[in-house]
Amino acid sequence: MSSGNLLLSHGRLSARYRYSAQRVFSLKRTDKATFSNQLLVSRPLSSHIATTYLAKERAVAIEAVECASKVCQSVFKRLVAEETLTKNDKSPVTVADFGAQAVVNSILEKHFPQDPIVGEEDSKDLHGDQGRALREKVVELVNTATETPMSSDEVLRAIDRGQYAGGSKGRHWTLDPIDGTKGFLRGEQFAVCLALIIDGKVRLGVLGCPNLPCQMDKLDGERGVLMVAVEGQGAFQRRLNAKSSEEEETPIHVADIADTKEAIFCESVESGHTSHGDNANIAKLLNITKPPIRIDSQCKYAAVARGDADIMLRLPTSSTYVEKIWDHGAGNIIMHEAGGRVGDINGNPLDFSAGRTLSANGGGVIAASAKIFDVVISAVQTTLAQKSQ
Ligand SMILES: Nc1ncnc2c1ncn2[C@@H]1O[C@H](COP(=O)(O)O)[C@@H](OP(=O)(O)O)[C@H]1O
Ligand SMILES: [Mg+2]
Ligand SMILES: [Mg+2]
Ligand SMILES: [Mg+2]
Repeated sequence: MSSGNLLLSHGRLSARYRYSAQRVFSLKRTDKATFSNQLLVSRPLSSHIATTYLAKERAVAIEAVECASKVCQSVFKRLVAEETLTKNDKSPVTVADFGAQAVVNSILEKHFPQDPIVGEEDSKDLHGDQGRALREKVVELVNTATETPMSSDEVLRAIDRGQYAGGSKGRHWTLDPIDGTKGFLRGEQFAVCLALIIDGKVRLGVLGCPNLPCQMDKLDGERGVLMVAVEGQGAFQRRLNAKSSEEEETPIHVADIADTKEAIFCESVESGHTSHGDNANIAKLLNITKPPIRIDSQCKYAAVARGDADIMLRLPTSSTYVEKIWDHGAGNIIMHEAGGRVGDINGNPLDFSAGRTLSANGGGVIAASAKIFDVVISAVQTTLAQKSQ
């Protein structure tokens, strides 16, 4: 497989995107002011937990996401990296999807038995004789990760706790056990995404990003990042699966740019999930000269939230696709708490109160630092208006 480096220089900032032999995304951006600011304040998790709003939910969500991330990584090591796959075989990601959803849902059930869950997956493909082979693999996988062994029925039931319809009243979780399934199979970026919605608003989000570099100035250093945000408490990054329970958290913030011509934008790797052409036209209107960085999954939100990139563009590829709440819940609050804004193509905030999808929104998702968000939305509107002429 080919590898290459792309080195970009643009005055105040420099960004370097390196595609290793495995084509795993990593990047470096030197922005002394922003980065040293990020490193200044860090505090142990335990001091954060004691008194704050949603403290228990935060700790449980981190535990669940870390556990599911381990499940996904073990599947990747056993099934994908061992090259036992035929080219279009999607079964490892399927096993990991179901396994991770069962693990997260059973941890949530243990601590918050009353809370319903809107999860991406359901167990219908795992039933009966037809589903036996897959079911057995999933049950085996789940039992490598849980303290108390789970029967086949318990695993199926745990997966199906994710069937809640969502809505505007009360509280529920939303889970994407693997977001960026295509990235997962390529050994690139994917994320385990969990968010808590109360009365239609996301209040807590956790993103487990096993392949994301921990530090943007250490390209070949450690990978595996967990991002967490609670409403009103800021957004933080910590190492994923850290050994110590006293893991230090570092506050994250969007980059402080005033002019979009300095911006780096990011978009999905998959042209079916975002219109690369529309995104490029928007970038032109914003005088952006750097090529986009392409990343799978909600790791895009993570990259913008910690200042590795400035704008996330997800322009619809079809008028019929409706975005799902589990694809944006965790990323949405992490961006907000990091000083960013998120909206649809009209700039309206994402509405998580409409059920399992973002059907109350106008399509697409745009995220950027609050300072430049309105300018980005104007460029989106201009591009879409030109297209419809
Ligand atoms: N036509 C479409 N437009 C936008 N998103 C789509 C899409 N078809 C599938 N998706 C979603 O895009 C997600 C991945 O986004 P990205 O390309 O940014 O990594 C998928 O999540 P899963 O991988 O969890 O299924 C899937 O839900
Ligand atoms: Mg997804
Ligand atoms: Mg998924
Ligand atoms: Mg999917």
